[in-house]
Amino acid sequence: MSMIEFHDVQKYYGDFHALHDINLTIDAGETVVLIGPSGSGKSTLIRTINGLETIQEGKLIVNGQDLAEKKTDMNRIRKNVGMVFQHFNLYANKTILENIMLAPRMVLHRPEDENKKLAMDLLDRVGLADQAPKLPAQLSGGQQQRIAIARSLAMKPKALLFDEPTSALDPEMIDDVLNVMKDIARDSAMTMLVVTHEMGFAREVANRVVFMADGRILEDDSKERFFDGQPSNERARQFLSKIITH
Ligand SMILES: Nc1ncnc2c1ncn2[C@@H]1O[C@H](COP(=O)(O)OP(=O)(O)OP(=O)(O)O)[C@@H](O)[C@H]1O
Repeated sequence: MSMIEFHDVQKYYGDFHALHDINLTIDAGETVVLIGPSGSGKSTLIRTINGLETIQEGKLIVNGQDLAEKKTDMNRIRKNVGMVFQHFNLYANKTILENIMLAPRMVLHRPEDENKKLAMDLLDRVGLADQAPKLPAQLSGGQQQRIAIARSLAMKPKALLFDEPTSALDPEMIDDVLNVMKDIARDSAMTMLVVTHEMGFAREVANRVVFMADGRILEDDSKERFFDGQPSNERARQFLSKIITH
């Protein structure tokens, strides 16, 4: 069953054609890594999936709903499709526990005791149960990102989108975040689309690697073909050799 389907999608920022002829299907339970040079449209693509950016042409179907339809309920999409950003976006004046409990309480009306138990279980899962009463600023960037992931999971989404989740972190914190993401990727019920330059993550848990340049998808391969064979696209090959040697 597919979770996300792009059919001939075009996206413009004014006159600028940011996404060209995007065709991409991500099945439920798949982990797909999206790579490409700066400015290639990775963020734009991922942000169209939960409606943070609109598309101008083509069809985009998420969890069975056509995003172009007027009656499509974006809140329902966002309940099912969580997003983790580069800069965490935690509520600065709320405790870690409150950050995780807030959306399930407001949006899902989850009963308070059940909500707290799930939040504590998720804090435990990301290795930060002892941080529950603190404020975000008291945590390191890597810890804050693990909280942001726990917060997304608290909505029990079907899919999670990650937009360069480790690129704002100090190097020594990256592995802790990637380990949490790998743990989620191994859960076969979760669909993940991850924009990242972390090829170790891709090698370990991705099903597919998609390469973009200039707003187009130039390569869409199984992990095995991408890493062990050679991408057939010349620009994808060049890009891969650069990120792997650096
Ligand atoms: N709100 C906007 N208005 C106009 N142009 C935009 C807007 N957002 C992005 N762009 C342009 O669209 C193109 C794709 O940007 P996008 O952020 O999607 O690329 P990216 O591959 O995610 O890059 P990076 O790896 O640097 O984050 C870029 O040329 C960018 O300047």
